[in-house]
Amino acid sequence: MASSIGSVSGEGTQSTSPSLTSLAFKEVCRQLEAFVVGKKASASFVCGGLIPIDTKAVAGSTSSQPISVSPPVRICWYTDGDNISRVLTLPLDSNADSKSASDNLHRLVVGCDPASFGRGQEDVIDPRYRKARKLEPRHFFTSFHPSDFGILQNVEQILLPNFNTLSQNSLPFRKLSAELYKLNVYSGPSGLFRQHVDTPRSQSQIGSLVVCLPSPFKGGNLIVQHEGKQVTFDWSHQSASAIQWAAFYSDCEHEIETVTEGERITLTYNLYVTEPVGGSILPSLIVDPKSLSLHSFLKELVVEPGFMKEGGAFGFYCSHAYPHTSDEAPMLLPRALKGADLVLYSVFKSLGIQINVVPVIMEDDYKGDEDEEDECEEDDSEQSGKEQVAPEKEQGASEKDQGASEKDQGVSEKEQGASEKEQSASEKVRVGDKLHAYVATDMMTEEGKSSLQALDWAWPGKHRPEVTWIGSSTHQKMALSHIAYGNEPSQSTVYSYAAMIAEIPPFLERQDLIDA
Ligand SMILES: O=C(O)CCC(=O)C(=O)O
Ligand SMILES: [Fe+2]
Repeated sequence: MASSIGSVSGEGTQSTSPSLTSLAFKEVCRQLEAFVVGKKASASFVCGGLIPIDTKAVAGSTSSQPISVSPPVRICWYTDGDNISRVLTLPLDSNADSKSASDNLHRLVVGCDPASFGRGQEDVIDPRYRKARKLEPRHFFTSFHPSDFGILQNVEQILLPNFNTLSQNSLPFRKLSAELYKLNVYSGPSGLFRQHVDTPRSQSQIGSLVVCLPSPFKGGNLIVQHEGKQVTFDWSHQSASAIQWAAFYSDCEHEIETVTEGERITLTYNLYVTEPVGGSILPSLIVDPKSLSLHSFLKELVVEPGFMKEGGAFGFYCSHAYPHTSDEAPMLLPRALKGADLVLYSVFKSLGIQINVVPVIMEDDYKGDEDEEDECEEDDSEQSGKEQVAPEKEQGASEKDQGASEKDQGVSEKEQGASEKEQSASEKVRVGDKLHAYVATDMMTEEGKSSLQALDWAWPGKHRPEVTWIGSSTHQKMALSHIAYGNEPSQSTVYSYAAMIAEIPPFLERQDLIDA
């Protein structure tokens, strides 16, 4: 984790003209940080809901409106072995021959394959970590679709709100699309999935949706976490009679506690951020950034002549993880910003203040320090080229579902514990000029020179002492690999954080913003 209120150099640019005193400027930074922390605490990272089953309802509603109850859900599947397709209706029909209905459920369970998960670059089956079964979408189809029940609209409102006003379009309208990923069965008495993060299937994946089908079970709580906050979904009580769902951002850790009885049957979907086709589709929820207290706070600052009189900049580390060093990063960000990051970005935009998402590198991590280099070498010794996945430092968090060895991930992430990387206010931050793909270079740094030399050569960025850094950072991605010269030349890797830099114009140039 990097510094809080890293430096107060923003005020330094004002030293020749009336300016906020050093103390007042520190207080401004403290308050701004409190806003950011508050936003992180209140921003949503997960949402969920319930759709009761009406056993008399029939599939195929003619209404264009989302429907609020669901008919029983049909699953039609076949297994490679016998090539026979079968149909199961959930909840099991209490009027039908209960033996044949439960036989059918049993057939579905045994027709599924053991579910794997990604560990490092491998896809593994380890029942101590994940005890579940799965069906691939090519082996089944279902009468259930999340858009029939307005689930995607609900998720959009919470996880992908549009912070636009009619006059200021801070981001193009964004929509969610859902792609069916798997059917999973977690069976009592021991089905579970320990804490993990889903590996995004593509760079535009923003989250996951889990839909729990009506089938009775006990236990099996889904627990979702982000930055110390956690939300628990206990679906057991209504498991027999309702469809229950949860959606969360892809970088949220989550787990399924042990299913002690019954069958917990879920459909999982990957959620992608897209721009709606056709400009006339209005989003269902538009948040006006001007209604947020951070907006008033910043507006009061920019009208203050003594505040950054000659101009300056604030830097904020993103609180969510993004594929910010992937090929698609420039196209994806800021469009795929999540939660508190999205709020911050939109508020600055609505004030007419330029704000950009950029990569940043903490130089102190790499400064000519041979031990540091050795550590990197060790990390990366097995890696070559762009498809590498950095070994994770934290076992629990590193376990990835959906095949963490995904070849499309391209770049890897190294999470840092908060206390692990507390950094001083004087630390040097190298700010990238723009988002760009991970750089793999075979340039050799000279003996005794650190990764900083490779950065000078191959990573477009510079020092920006005028930036006042607010908050702390958590998510790193591989930014650059190079060959470090030594007795044995070896590969070293530099990691970057995603950050947002808000450029505050000089007082005389902010009149337009003030009048707006
Ligand atoms: O079934 C659930 O509640 C979550 C499933 C899950 O985490 C996964 O499939 O990756
Ligand atoms: Fe998962």
